[in-house]
Amino acid sequence: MKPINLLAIVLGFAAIAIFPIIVPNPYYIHLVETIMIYAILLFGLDIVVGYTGQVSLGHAGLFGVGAYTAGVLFLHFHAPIYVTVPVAILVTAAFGAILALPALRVTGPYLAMVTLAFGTIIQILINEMDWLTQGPMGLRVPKPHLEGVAMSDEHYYWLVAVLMAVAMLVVHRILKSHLGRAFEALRDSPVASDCMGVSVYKYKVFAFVISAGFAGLSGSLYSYSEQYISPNTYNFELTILFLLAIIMGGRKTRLGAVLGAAIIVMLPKLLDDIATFRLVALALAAIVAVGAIVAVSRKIAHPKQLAIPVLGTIGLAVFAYSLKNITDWRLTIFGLMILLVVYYLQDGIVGFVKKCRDLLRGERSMAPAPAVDGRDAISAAAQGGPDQILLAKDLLMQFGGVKALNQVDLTVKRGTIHGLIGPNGSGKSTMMNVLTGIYVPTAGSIKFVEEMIQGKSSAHIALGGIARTFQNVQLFGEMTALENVLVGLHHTFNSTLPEVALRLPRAKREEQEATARAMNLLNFVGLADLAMEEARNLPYGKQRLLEIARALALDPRLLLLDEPAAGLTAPDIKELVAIINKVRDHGITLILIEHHMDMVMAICDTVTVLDFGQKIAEGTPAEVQADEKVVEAYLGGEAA
Ligand SMILES: Nc1ncnc2c1ncn2[C@@H]1O[C@H](COP(=O)(O)OP(=O)(O)OP(=O)(O)O)[C@@H](O)[C@H]1O
Repeated sequence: MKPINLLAIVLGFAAIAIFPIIVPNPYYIHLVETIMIYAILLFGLDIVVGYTGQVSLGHAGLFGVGAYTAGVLFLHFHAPIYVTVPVAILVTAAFGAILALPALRVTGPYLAMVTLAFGTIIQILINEMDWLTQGPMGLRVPKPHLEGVAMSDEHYYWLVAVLMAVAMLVVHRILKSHLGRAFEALRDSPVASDCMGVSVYKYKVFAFVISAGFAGLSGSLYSYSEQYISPNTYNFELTILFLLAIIMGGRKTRLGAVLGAAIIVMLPKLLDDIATFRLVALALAAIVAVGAIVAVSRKIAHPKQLAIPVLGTIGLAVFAYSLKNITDWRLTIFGLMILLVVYYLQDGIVGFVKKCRDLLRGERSMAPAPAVDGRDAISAAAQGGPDQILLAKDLLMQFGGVKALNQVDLTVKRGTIHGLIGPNGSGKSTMMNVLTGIYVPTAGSIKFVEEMIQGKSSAHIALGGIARTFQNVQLFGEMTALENVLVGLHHTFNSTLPEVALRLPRAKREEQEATARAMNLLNFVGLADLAMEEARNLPYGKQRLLEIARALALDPRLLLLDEPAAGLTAPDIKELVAIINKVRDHGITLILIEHHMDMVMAICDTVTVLDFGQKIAEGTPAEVQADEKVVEAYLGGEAA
């Protein structure tokens, strides 16, 4: 972490710590306490929304489960806080698992729908189960007792502040670890994640369960903070407010979560009083106007782009001063402000401020890349095994009436480069997808080394030693080049969640070793200088090389390259050929799909030709080139 960021965090927490002393008003102490409690929930919700890209509409329900677990344990057993809070975390995480396990099996909006139903059911259950929860009457939870004495408001505030700091640190460590990278990768490209051995399903569920645990912690602290809980607090509106807090504060930032929490707690209160609202509206209009003038004068933005936010905020300020009474307008104004943020600050307030800072500095702040230690990036794991490393027999892949693969046999010899060519639509990519478990073949068998892999999951096949690149590059765009390769190295991590949260020696060591290895892999493909650049910002040719480095991180025995030279310039192709030869020299077997015939003929040992899903020829490049069927089906077609 940069010293300036660390200093800001220390100062922030110092300000939080002395707040009750400077402002000894119980109302404001409670307000800041609520912001901190919501922030804990938002740290967790951001893992699901910001990192894995899922939408949960059930976090108010989970918050309620946490609050009621603490409340019920106190009501029925007089359990102390050091029992109620951990139990609330575990119970809420268990609810999260029950929700996520079936809902995340399928893709699409199912999680949103299931969590929406869950939120409603939880409210009904709390209402109906009077024997446990005292139903609509709600229940009282006094401030926790420590050694027989009830905590004062200030002491409880400090306890919440400490727990928020711990929650922030734990979430930060999780997200900067191999677990966080897995969460982010599966959002950017689920198919590539699975093919890197990172099971999308497993990590989506894991993210949701962790997030539920934080909702449990937050809910249990809320029950002591409010000292009275009732079912109607945990409603759909609260869920929407939580989501808005993430969007307004900014995805993928802890500061954004705190800011988001502050907005959803403070904004409704600011809108209660017309004088405060006028002040806020005026300040907002002034900030936006000054910002727009700076942006236009520095040619960062076009006046047209800024017209609506500037006129909108000025309009809001004029409206504020023309209003006599704010009560009837509160919700409308709240809604308008949200719309403005959602439309114009898509990365949230923190994302927007960061962007402005980078633009004003004229460059993006990039951390320095770790050193390349020059050790061989490719492990010896690829060497050895049977002579015929891959044996596919009678492969049939049918899509409705289309037979994309029709009784195809494919034998690949260890240590060779095996070309797979054919006209467009002949079934080459389908073959790749079948070999990597993306498609389950309709019939036929695939033996890889000693294992039959047909029907196995992509993650299983990847971990078994088959890595691949994609015809349409499938990088994790928002992650750096280094992080992309680290996702490929996910299989080298064994540290568990507690080890990551506590930064125990194994977690630290694995991270250091993987980072050094990833840098060597980047160096292997000539990308060490671009290690800290986001993958989406790399030139196309470099993106293809990065995909190869990421695939090599899996320590594959067999590497499948799907049109690696597509869209590359002549010098890039030369570089690519050199890298492919280097990979083969390390004992890794390759299957290469390519339309660049010169390249195929120059580097392949064996070539298989497909046409309309059938194998029409196989042999050395020279044999295949001389084959009449090939000339007719493919080379002839191209010549014509
Ligand atoms: N998921 C799918 N659903 C339906 N049809 C598919 C699917 N995937 C591939 N096909 C069909 O299977 C046939 C083979 O396609 P495939 O993409 O494997 O060809 P290809 O040789 O890789 O072509 P190209 O060189 O253009 O990438 C095509 O007719 C294609 O339309």
